[in-house]
Amino acid sequence: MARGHCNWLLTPSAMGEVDAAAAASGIDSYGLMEKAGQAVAAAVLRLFPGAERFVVLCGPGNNGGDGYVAARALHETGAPVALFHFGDPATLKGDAATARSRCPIEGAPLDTCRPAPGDVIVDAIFGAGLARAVPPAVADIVQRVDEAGLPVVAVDLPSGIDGRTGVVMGAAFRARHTVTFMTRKPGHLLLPGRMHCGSVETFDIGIPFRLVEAKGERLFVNGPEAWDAAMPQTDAAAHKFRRGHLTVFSGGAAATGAARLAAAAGLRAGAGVVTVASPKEAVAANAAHLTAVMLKAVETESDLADYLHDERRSVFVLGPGFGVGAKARAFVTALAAAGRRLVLDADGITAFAEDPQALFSAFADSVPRLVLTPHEGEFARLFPDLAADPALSKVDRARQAAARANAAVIYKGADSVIAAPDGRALINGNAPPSLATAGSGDVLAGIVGGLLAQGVPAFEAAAAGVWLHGDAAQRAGAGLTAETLINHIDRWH
Ligand SMILES: NC(=O)C1=CN([C@@H]2O[C@H](COP(=O)(O)OP(=O)(O)OC[C@H]3O[C@@H](n4cnc5c(N)ncnc54)[C@H](OP(=O)(O)O)[C@@H]3O)[C@@H](O)[C@H]2O)[C@@H](O)CC1
Ligand SMILES: [K+]
Repeated sequence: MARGHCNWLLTPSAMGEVDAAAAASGIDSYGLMEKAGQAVAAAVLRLFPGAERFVVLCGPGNNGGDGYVAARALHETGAPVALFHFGDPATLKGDAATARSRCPIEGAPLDTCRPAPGDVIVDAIFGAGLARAVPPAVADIVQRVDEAGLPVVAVDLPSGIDGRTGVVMGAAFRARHTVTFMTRKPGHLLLPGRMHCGSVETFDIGIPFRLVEAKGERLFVNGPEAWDAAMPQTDAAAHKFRRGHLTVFSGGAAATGAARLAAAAGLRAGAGVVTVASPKEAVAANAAHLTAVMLKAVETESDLADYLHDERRSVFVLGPGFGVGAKARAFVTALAAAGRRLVLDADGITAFAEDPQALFSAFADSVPRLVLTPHEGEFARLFPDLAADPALSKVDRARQAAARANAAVIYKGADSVIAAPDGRALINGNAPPSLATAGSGDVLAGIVGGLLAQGVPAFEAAAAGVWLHGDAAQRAGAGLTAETLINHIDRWH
């Protein structure tokens, strides 16, 4: 992974360890708080130069400490500042107590705060240390600020958002802008947290990067840094079979469109040859619509065995429109036994709902050669215990699923998480809402298959596939359909 902070993600507890390591290495911790608070004040002034009053809400920990620094910095510019505290400020400790002692503004209890038009709210109640649902006094001010429609700038995280999971703990501010420090946290990207953050600014308060790196959790924002090195290189002379052969299984005569979308996407993503393998009854329907994509009748297990005699047929997509049942299970088992690489999507995933272990066992033996692409409902069918465990974040779930299945897992959603069996994980952030359209998942499965066909390892193919899918959607614009989406898929090199 590339150096630099911008794609790193740390959970709040890891950030706390970084903080402690910085202090242990001799860095003045109050100096860090001072920089954090100053950065917040600068952002507030930049974004809201016309504010009539800045209302700074300070909590009982270091997030509140940042708030006292910001309040002082705003006050020093001559701006009107009001300060309200949650809890007894006399009990503040350490750096937060220092920050308060240097702040000339007399605060008042939070429940006396009456937001008014023209106010800009600086939310420094809870950040990384939020440990449970917010108390009623905080839920109450969240509601009043929301009702008044006032802009909020959040310090580190909007109070009420769990930085590890992105979950709303009872109630949470909806910020216009969030200033966080050193790295973003998973809660800035995972839903619903992302919806509460507004724009997110990551400010470097001066902790050396080696300390961040030392506490890194192999969790990043999905982007080219994570997979660029594994992508196929352009080679104008490459024979088409050297760019790999992707096969997409079609459903029956009434369900052929999904496979064709996946096949077309695989071709756009750079596979050298793409074949739709179709039941006999659907050959005519497929033939009527395919040009660059080849077509082959593969109906029975024996047909599949014949088809697999050609070793170049190495990568498969099974699921889109395929139907749920014994045939899906038998085909998957045969592909696994033949050492093939597989993107298992949609119906292909649901086919194993009764016996997920059969799927996991079939691919347990080797370097990961299975990519699973479940959305929320499909994930719960394969991993019901993980889906039901409220203590797990979406990242935790995807990681544990990947390890159990020995697969790269794309846990889909507006905040797709991609995980590898070895614990690497990425949160995707480039998917526009327009991607939630019919056939979009088929296109993703095809892109990933197209990358696998070119020899990209499972995790990198999954991650690059998700990113290229989002990138294509951005270029396709708001009115995209699955077909126009395909036309915007770019080969990476
Ligand atoms: N990382 C860095 O490098 C730097 C980090 N900095 C800043 O530090 C922040 C983290 O500070 P933090 O650890 O003190 O946690 P914070 O969010 O202030 O909350 C803890 C307090 O809230 C309380 N509390 C929690 N939940 C509650 C609830 N539901 N209801 C009621 N109370 C609740 C909790 O009480 P307790 O759970 O102990 O009873 C405790 O008193 C971080 O977000 C960033 O802004 C910067 O200064 C620069 C350097
Ligand atoms: K906050």
